[in-house]
Amino acid sequence: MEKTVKPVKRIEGSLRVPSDKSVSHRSIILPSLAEGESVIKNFLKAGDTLTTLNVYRKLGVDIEEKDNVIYVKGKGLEGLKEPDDVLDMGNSGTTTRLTLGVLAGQNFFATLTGDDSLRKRPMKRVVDPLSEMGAKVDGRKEANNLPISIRGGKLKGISYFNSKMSAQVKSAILLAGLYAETPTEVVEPIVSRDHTEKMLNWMGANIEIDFMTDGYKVKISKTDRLKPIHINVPADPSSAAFFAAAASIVPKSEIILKDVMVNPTRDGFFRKLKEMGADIEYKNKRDEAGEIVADVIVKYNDLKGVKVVKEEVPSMIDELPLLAIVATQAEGETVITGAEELRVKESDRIKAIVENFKRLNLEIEELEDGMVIKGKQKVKGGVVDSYKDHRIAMGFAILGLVSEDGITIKDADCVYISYPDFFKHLEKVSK
Ligand SMILES: O=C(O)C1=C[C@@H](OP(=O)(O)O)[C@@H](O)[C@H](O)C1
Ligand SMILES: C=C(OP(=O)(O)O)C(=O)O
Repeated sequence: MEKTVKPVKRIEGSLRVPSDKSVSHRSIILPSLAEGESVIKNFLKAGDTLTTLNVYRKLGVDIEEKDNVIYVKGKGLEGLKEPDDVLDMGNSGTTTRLTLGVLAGQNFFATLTGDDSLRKRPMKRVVDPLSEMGAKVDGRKEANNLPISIRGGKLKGISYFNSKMSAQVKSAILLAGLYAETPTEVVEPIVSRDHTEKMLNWMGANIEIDFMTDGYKVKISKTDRLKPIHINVPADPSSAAFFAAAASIVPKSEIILKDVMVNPTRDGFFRKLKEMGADIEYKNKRDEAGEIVADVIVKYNDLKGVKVVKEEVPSMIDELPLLAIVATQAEGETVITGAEELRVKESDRIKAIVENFKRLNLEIEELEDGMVIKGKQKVKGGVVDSYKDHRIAMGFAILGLVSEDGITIKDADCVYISYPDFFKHLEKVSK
């Protein structure tokens, strides 16, 4: 499906964007290992999270939906069953890497595959530590690429330095650590999204979280049982970011984004936008089942270029392509560095931004680990490729709002991965 986004006069209104993708994945995976029934309200029904739900059904977990509430009847740490067939991980890196961590602890065999994009993404980052813990893993390209097969079993703990600051790697190791005979430790130079360890803590895992002066450490030890939980998933800051960006670059705009999770490991984009001069406010800040939630109010304001450095990347990793798009409308240059991880997402997101900018005659310099974007550029419009990557499709839709003739996005239906109603919501707030 192709989609064209035309210029608008302003962005105005109020939205509750879909629920958080990271928390939704974890609200199936962790309760599947609990003893008893967990209740999940506001679960995100989108491509990636429905993949997780189907995978855990294939692993023998009874997951039901009634009146928009998901009930996960946990099987206990040892209760999953060997799947009858290859598990399809679709487009989802999170499902794959976290599930490899879970399967490392199971005494059975499973094979995982995925779509064209997922089969290119690096898995050695989890295969290596899980193999060191004792899982038997093999796969394509020396076990770096799906299909990958795994036979779990008796594990020992490891001490792991998470140099890529990847929450998926941290989570995979912590999940395997629930089963290891000796303690497991993950140390990070900068804390990556912390939903897994927070949820494990609420569920009674044997876990210690330590904010050190020069980093962050999580220690997990063998756990006999996890308690079921009740979760109300807040709105996804990564989805809200598109509308915060839109209101920041279209003159006279004002938008209210309701119930957004503003966990400090996730709200880096809002903070960076503020540093650029955006008028952003968190109202009605509250604690909802352990997560900080707020209504985010964004009004149009003049923006200036900024720098993004490595230490800032984890809290805004999925929003960096969008930041590059916003930067075209700011006064002065924006320099993004330390973001080489963008090259191994659903697409090579640095290349996707650079090639699409060239198609639109916009100035950008490609760096190995980032981009340099010229400010105050006039966007005439044209046709871009989403590379079947949801974040790229939605990012260029936002740029279309400030173009002269509109931007047409190829393969725009990929927004289904995280935000099925994206174009409907965009229409609703476009005036
Ligand atoms: O743990 C998670 O839910 C995620 C972690 C991040 O990936 P990495 O762990 O590869 O940085 C992020 O890009 C992805 O969208 C979701
Ligand atoms: C990178 C993403 O997801 P995943 O790694 O789960 O495919 C994303 O949603 O931007």
